[in-house]
Amino acid sequence: MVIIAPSILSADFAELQQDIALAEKAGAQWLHLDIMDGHFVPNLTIGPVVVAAIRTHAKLFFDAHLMIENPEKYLAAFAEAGADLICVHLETLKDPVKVLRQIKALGKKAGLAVNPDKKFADLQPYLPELDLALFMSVWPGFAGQKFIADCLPEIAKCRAYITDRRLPVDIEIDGGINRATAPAAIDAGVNVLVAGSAIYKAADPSAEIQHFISL
Ligand SMILES: O=C(CO)[C@@H](O)[C@H](O)COP(=O)(O)O
Repeated sequence: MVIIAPSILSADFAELQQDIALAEKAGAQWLHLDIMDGHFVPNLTIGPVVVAAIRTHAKLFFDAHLMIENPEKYLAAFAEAGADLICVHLETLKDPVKVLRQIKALGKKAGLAVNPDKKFADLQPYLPELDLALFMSVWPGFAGQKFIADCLPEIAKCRAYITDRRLPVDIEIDGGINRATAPAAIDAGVNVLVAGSAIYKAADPSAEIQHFISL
């Protein structure tokens, strides 16, 4: 079954509690937290203070996507704030295994994200350390961008690899996911869909969440 992770980047930040409650009530299991530092990506969003504040209002599984440089400095803060999974970008890491093990040592699930120009082979050495592999289908930084399909063959390779070896790793896709693009992502082997503008900019966000859950 597909997991839908609404991305709060497209939510109304003045009504965050309400938009998160909407996702929970519509049946979403995860919430995708877009953490941006203005260095790794050209945008700034939220930090652990906001994550801790929304944690008190939501039971959803918190999927914290750290689009930040030096993520190792902030792992403990996001863990303490209530993230359930902490996903770091391969592009930001000198020693990925060390950082992934630090996340696990904090009692959290560990994810590794790759930008759209990366191949499955770039991520494959780290799969034994991972709970989640995140393939970006846009360049990280902003919601509402056009889906980049180049990641689909890489996702298919990843799905085949983890199925053959029975690795307990989720495959997530993030960027440009909507009613038109989600089926191809699922066909390629994705089981966690992140969607931002397709949900929160829709006339009926709950109906969009329920549509993704039904795929
Ligand atoms: O991390 C990011 C963008 O960097 C995403 O999570 C976007 O927020 C997804 O938004 P849509 O592409 O679905 O509108």
